[in-house]
Amino acid sequence: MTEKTILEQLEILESLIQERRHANDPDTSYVAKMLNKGPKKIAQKVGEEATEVAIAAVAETKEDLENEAADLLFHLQLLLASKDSSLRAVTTILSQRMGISGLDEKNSRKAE
Ligand SMILES: N=c1c2ncn([C@@H]3O[C@H](COP(=O)(O)OP(=O)(O)OP(=O)(O)O)[C@@H](O)[C@H]3O)c2ncn1[C@@H]1O[C@H](COP(=O)(O)O)[C@@H](O)[C@H]1O
Repeated sequence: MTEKTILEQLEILESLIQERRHANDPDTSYVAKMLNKGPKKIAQKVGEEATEVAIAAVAETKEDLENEAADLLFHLQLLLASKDSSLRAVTTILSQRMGISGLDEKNSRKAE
């Protein structure tokens, strides 16, 4: 089996989340259960997962960090879906930022 690109893997997950949203039972699907709970609960989970990433980065192994980062990315995708958004919207913003130095952008805001 050929390894998927980062984008392919995230797109597969995004499609899966959309399928579960329309067709699955909250008793048998974690995705359906969380989407049923709504953005507030999912946002809380994203906050928790982000904290777990930060803790793993400073106090745990690289493998722990990668696992927590996977949880965070997954829950971020759930949060975007719960707000009728998607990673596509996020990558569009990232591509518009290409070539703009983060420091220049910050300084231009200070000048306003
Ligand atoms: N990638 C994931 C994925 N990553 C993490 N999780 C779940 O996210 C949940 C929350 O993580 P935690 O470590 O916080 O779990 P917890 O200890 O139960 O925490 P609490 O909920 O009790 O606070 C766990 O139940 C994990 O199993 C995921 N659940 C599903 N997916 C993907 O979504 C697909 C559909 O899942 P279902 O909707 O459940 O069929 C799966 O096939 C996977 O591809």
